[in-house]
Amino acid sequence: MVPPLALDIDGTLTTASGRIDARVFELLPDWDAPVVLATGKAFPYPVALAHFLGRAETVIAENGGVVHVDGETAVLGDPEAPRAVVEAFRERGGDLGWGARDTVNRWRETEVALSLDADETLLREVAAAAGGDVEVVDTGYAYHVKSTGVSKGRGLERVGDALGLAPDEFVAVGDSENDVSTFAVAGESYAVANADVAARDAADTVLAESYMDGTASVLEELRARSE
Ligand SMILES: O=C(O)COP(=O)(O)O
Ligand SMILES: [Mg+2]
Repeated sequence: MVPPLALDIDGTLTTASGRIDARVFELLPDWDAPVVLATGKAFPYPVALAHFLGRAETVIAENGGVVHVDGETAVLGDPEAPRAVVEAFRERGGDLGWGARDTVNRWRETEVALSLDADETLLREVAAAAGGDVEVVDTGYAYHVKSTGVSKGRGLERVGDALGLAPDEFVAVGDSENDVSTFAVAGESYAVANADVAARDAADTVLAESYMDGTASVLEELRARSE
């Protein structure tokens, strides 16, 4: 039997240019165990991906702020403090960096994401002044202002509970700081070669290959192991 998977999306199931790698559509539809898409992106993105993979919509979105499993959605993060931080950031002249039509935050329920072009120094200063309940996470794709109480790892524990699986039955693959909590609870963890230092340090194994090359190599190895 292949193991259940907890897969990050950006940097892990994508190409270097940010597209979903076509191998995702070959390897995941028939994976014979639960597949959890665990992402910093807003809820509709992983739901859409799961849907078009023909899989159960088992997702962790917004870095653990929203979890959907077994047809039930749990909104776990509190948006109030993150939104207040971003409001204060704006008052001090900060710009989220997405332009006028911001689809990045349009469906975001528990946190706020800023472009990597945003003023990181100002953002971190404002977030630090807000106290310990809010943190800034740099995924390499965006800065996320989120409450410290939620994480992908806690989301995976919740998904595991619903599915009758212990978190350490999952194999996790990821590429950044927001995957560290997943790696901490999964039984086996892999950082793709493009991963940031935090993910590399937290992973059991750092892969030689980047992006979906790395992820595909893990999936092939897991499949071979199960035969
Ligand atoms: O939305 C982001 O910033 C990163 O998304 P990811 O967690 O799927 O890599
Ligand atoms: Mg990622």
